[in-house]
Amino acid sequence: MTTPTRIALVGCGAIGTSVLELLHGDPALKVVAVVVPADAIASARKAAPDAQVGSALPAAGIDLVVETAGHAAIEQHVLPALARGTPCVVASVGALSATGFAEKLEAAAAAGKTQVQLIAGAIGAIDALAAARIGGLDSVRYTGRKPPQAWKGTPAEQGRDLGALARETVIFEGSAREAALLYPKNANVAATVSLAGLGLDRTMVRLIADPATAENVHTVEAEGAFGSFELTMRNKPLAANPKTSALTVYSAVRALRNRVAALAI
Ligand SMILES: NC(=O)C1=CN([C@@H]2O[C@H](COP(=O)(O)OP(=O)(O)OC[C@H]3O[C@@H](n4cnc5c(N)ncnc54)[C@H](OP(=O)(O)O)[C@@H]3O)[C@@H](O)[C@H]2O)C=CC1
Ligand SMILES: O=C([O-])CC(=O)C(=O)O
Repeated sequence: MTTPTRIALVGCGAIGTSVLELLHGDPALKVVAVVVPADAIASARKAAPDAQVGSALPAAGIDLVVETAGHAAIEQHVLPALARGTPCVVASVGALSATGFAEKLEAAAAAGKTQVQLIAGAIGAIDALAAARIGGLDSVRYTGRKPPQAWKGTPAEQGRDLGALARETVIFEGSAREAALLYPKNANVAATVSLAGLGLDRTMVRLIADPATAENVHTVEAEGAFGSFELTMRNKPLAANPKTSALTVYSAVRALRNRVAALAI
């Protein structure tokens, strides 16, 4: 019997809990540790009764770190893990929008002779976009449309009552860098699209609160030497967090399975 890859899961909220459920009983991937803020340890123990639960990564016995926690967790847990030589899979891609942070992540991975993998998350066609970049891209536009409740607790609330919106409202227009910094829990996709394509400053982003939709709708329009494409994803949100699409969970699990599969797709 092969030994399973020992995973430390950082963050045990809507995505983390679902990842735990999907990996339960997997012979090749075992979550042996869960890292959460101190006040969330008791609930994480219930979600992962067989794992070591704490607010720091174990010093040894981890083959792979998976982040499903939020931007701050990358600085706190992912950077040191990379520097120690542990590969990391990251969901909070928007963290790379902070000036110099992508370089910091790369430097930590290089120092540890390992790799940090950014998941595609709630968006598709990242493979096509990253391939198209090699031939040269002329423009990439991303539009994120979510129900008003998904924008609660964000700058979208400034000067408007989200609950009273009668029609679709553009709450942000600007670069992917600004979007990811202003909406850290809602614009990771903007950062992912830009990192795969034209970069954080040249990728144009529109974010929309739309009372007529119950889905998280992501649209990418790209043009370049390859030709062009338009992609629209109509994602179902997770019941535990309306900001987050269920596809993000499946994308994380796919990334993990591909790391151990003999044939990866
Ligand atoms: N790439 C993509 O397409 C997407 C990426 N995301 C990213 O994934 C993140 C998680 O999403 P989701 O699960 O829905 O969010 P939740 O808020 O449901 O869960 C986040 C969990 O992480 C915990 N947490 C927060 N900070 C830390 C930390 N420093 N160390 C360890 N744990 C921490 C939280 O604990 P507590 O509640 O106690 O604070 C909470 O349990 C989002 O913040 C976003 O950055 C989300 C959607 C799409
Ligand atoms: O899950 C989604 O639909 C997208 C999301 O929150 C993000 O980009 O941060």
